[in-house]
Amino acid sequence: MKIALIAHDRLKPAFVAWVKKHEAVFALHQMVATGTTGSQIKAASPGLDIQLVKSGPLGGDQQIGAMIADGSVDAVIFMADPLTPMPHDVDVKALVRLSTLYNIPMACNEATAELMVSWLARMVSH
Ligand SMILES: O=C(CO)COP(=O)(O)O
Repeated sequence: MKIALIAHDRLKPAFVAWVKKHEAVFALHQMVATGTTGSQIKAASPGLDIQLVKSGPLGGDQQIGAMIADGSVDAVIFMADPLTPMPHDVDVKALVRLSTLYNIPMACNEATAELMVSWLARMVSH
């Protein structure tokens, strides 16, 4: 499975720690992440296989959206900040829209991400 990992700035520290907590599960899969999120996860969990795209505000959300459209991303974990205005809000909305359109699992908070990681633990990477 290829999982997209994205977090907005205010939520990054908790998300990086959360991924590290579940490192054994993520090690079974491939990941793609927006630039800053992915760099911070790699620094905390250097063993994980993470492809980096551009930073979200610079087109990274759109790059991941294109991967969803071409079928190369299987699930998305997106810790989107509900309390901070974003200059690239349209890109954030597009990512949610494409995940919905292509019917792939998308977790937007930790409660749902926990459910997703339980599912990922049962999957074998391909
Ligand atoms: O802005 C983002 C998603 O909308 C995340 O991008 P970064 O991981 O590059 O900060």
